[in-house]
Amino acid sequence: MAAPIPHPAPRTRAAGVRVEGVNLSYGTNHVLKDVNLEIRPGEFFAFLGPSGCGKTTLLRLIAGFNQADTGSVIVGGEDISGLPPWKRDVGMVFQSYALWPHMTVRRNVAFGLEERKLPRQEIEARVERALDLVGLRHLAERRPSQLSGGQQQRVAVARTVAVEPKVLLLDEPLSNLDAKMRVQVRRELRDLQQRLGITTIFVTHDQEEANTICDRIAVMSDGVVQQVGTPMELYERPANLFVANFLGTANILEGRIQGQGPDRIFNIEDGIVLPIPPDAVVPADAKLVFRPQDAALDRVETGAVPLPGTIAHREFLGSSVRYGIQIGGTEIVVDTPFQSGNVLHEPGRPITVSVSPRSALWLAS
Ligand SMILES: Nc1ncnc2c1ncn2[C@@H]1O[C@H](COP(=O)(O)OP(=O)(O)OP(=O)(O)O)[C@@H](O)[C@H]1O
Repeated sequence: MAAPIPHPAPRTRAAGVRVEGVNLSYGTNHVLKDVNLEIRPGEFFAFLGPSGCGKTTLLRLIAGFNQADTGSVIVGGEDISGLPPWKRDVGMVFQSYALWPHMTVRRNVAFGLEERKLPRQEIEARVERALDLVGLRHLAERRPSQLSGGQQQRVAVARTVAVEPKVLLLDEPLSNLDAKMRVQVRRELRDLQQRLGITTIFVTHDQEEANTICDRIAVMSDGVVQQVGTPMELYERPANLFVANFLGTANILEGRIQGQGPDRIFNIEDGIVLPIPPDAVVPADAKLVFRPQDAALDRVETGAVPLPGTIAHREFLGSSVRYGIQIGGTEIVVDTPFQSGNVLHEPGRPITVSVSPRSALWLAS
């Protein structure tokens, strides 16, 4: 159970963040390419993408540690692009936590407030409040080396929220924690963010982390924002192959579009052909994409045309069974729910795969 909070939660001034037309290069390396984003006041927002795609560079740009070649950062309606980090009212928690090793937890949390020359009573009240918020008051006299990774992370968060910034930036804050702690601390972070109502931007390369705690996500690749949406929107309606692949497992079938209007077909290989639903919007170089759980085996989904395949292999996953199925020259995966007593399909067996038009995505390369 969460510890009672004796002090009122800090007054928050949730502000929206707008990134407009940002380009940034390191020498000849064009790292951020025309980035435009609108993050709402009070939103928990993630920058998600593979290593090197520019997430940290974008976060540091909002914090004021990087300068853009073009474009602006606007917080709460104010263009802060020209301000140094300490004048931005934006708090950043670094991946390494960057705690002072020789100071106690209490002094670490107080440090930023002392730098701001706040009155002593105000500092004490804010430190107690921040320590209560992260449940660390009982460890206030310890030094960082006497804390677990998760506790250090909470000190880093307490130190940042104590200055009551308009926006909280978190750079892979869970990456130094073991798998079990990560799950616990990410819930704590979400809970804290909800209580504070503070606009928060979270950088991660871990889709599960982003999906479980964030309201919306910007998926990035190679310095470009590929898509912005809620976790479910991105999973169900990815804008392109990169997003489909990055969020969960996606089956991709290549083929050629032939015919016109209602007679359009998707020719996967000789003899393996699907009609394209008349209302489907299909780019010229489209591939057919579907999730492993969105296909039926040896059963025809409404409005679907079954594809002939052969079971290549099978994995028992407990609550489901994952089949690898060869369709022409492509291997796809299909997940079927497992219940005690189910008869499983054997490798080598011919089988039909049916994808309902509702679940089929036609995505450009
Ligand atoms: N200070 C710098 N000087 C030169 N190049 C840099 C600098 N910082 C980052 N880069 C380069 O910019 C690109 C984006 O780096 P960035 O750290 O923003 O990526 P990232 O998505 O946060 O990756 P990771 O998840 O590995 O931290 C990379 O190619 C990186 O090598």
